[in-house]
Amino acid sequence: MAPTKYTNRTIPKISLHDFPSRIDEITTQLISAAETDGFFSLINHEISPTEIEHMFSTSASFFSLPDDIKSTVPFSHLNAGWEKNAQIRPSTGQPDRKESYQMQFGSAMSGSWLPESVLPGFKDTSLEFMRKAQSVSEKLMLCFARGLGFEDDYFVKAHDVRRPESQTVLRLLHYYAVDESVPVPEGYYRAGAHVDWDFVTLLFQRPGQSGLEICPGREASTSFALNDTWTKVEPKEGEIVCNIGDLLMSWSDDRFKSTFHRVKTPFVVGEDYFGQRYSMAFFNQPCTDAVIQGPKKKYEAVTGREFTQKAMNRNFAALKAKEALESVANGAASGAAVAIS
Ligand SMILES: O=C(O)CCC(=O)C(=O)O
Ligand SMILES: [Fe+2]
Repeated sequence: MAPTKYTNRTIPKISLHDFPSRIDEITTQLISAAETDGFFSLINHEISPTEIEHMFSTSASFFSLPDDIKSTVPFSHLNAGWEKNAQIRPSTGQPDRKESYQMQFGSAMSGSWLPESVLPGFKDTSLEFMRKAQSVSEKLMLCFARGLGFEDDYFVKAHDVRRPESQTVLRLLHYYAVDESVPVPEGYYRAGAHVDWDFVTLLFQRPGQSGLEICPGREASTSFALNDTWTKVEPKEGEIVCNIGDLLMSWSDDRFKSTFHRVKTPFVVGEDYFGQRYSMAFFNQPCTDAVIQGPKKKYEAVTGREFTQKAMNRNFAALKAKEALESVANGAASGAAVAIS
């Protein structure tokens, strides 16, 4: 693996305590973080460490099921369901070595929940956790709306998870343990460098299971920030790490920055974390019929469905281009897989 350059960047820590009386102060802090690094962490956000850990153990109970059960709810074109080693990142051209399961609130989940008898309580626990993550997200949406000069409820309405048009996702992630006694195989990535294509992502990490690294988008000088300077983001109990996605970048006429991030493949014995890693990413996606356009109208208006489709297609096109090059070089076609954000 090529050596990575690191620097310590301070990630702003924003407290949501007494939210109603502190909206303007929090808005100022959020806008400043969004305009610079595109990354910040939240504390005092009303999801307790116990609730987060409970969802992590619920996630572990899902991933510990046999593959032939999980494969009954496969990843669908509606961005829901289970995949294993099938998310190819354009930055690496390789599948992330992980499994993930994506859940949504509405109709996109039909056929993508396991029966109650297989995993009792799983659906209810997950939906309850998702509603809590939604409630935290709505606070951020109010502040971002105010910061951009929209009505307070403008983004909340566009991301209404009670509507069947909702596309918001909770992705449970499980990265496998890596054997530290043998060199990591070439091309093995936990999660290759990428930006998310949602509005804002809430990332839940488990203390002790490190690996997340960021490189603020505006500092990236190479296409996937591969030779740039990265910063490790250590998991801290109760903190939610947030990053701006491409959707909010576009909706703010590029004022707010979406940020490259990745999960490091461990290879430095004694320093990196080699154990299995669980994380959860709550992707705030627009309703399919939401109309997306920034206050300065820098970009043409598009619907939530168009934005999502374009983002998925872009990743897929990058993957196909890479595959075409490789198949010319190898004289053989390589296997296809789903490319998602
Ligand atoms: O697992 C992590 O910490 C990051 C996951 C992530 O960035 C993603 O799934 O988009
Ligand atoms: Fe991500």
